[in-house]
Amino acid sequence: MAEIIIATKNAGKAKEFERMFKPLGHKVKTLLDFPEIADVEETGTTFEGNAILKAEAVSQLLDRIVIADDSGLAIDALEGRPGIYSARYSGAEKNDEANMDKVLNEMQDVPDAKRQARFHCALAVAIPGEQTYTVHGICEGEILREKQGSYGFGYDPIFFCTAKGKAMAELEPEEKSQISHRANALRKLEEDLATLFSGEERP
Ligand SMILES: O=P(O)(O)OP(=O)(O)OP(=O)(O)OC[C@H]1O[C@@H](n2cnc3c(O)ncnc32)[C@H](O)[C@@H]1O
Ligand SMILES: [Mg+2]
Repeated sequence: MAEIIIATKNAGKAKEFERMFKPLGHKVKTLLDFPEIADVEETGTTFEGNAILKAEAVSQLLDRIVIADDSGLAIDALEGRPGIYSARYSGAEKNDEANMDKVLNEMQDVPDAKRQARFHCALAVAIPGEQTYTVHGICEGEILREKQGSYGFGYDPIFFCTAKGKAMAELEPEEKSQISHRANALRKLEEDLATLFSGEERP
């Protein structure tokens, strides 16, 4: 079973990656397993740019293939916000509840017909000595008027997932892992994974 390193400190993402990589025969390690690695500053202007920054920084430190995820919620009525600032929308402390409250507040007067939004996920693959590349996945939906459900993380309770007809936080982890922006991005990497990690088998 190959071991894949994902450059994230987000426990919600970490769990989702573990679940998605398991059937592909890969074990996941994240930065939660490497507490000595400092936060990488997300100074990029796009999801791709930030994913590349995170993947390359950690790949250089560990001299290993590293995948990073930069993701977020883009709301049409808010001109794409919170976008790349999703994690810190309400302040530096990355508080999911406060972030959702801020969005609900800003969306209070937006009519039902204009509440479209989508989650984005950019995955960057940094390979020592090779050019880093990215894939992108999205998941379409609408912003609810109140929080619903308790699964998932981040903005899941206020996001109505069009594909499933439910709040993202009402989906069992297994269901979210089939239709999420993260799953849609990962699907584009699947073919590469077998080749990428064939030389990295661990006992
Ligand atoms: O940078 P890392 O260490 O990976 O962790 P982070 O939480 O800072 O991650 P991002 O910079 O990519 O910001 C992503 C934010 O977007 C939101 N988000 C991303 N994917 C989500 C999902 O599947 N469900 C709900 N919210 C999500 C959530 O608020 C995340 O904190
Ligand atoms: Mg981040």
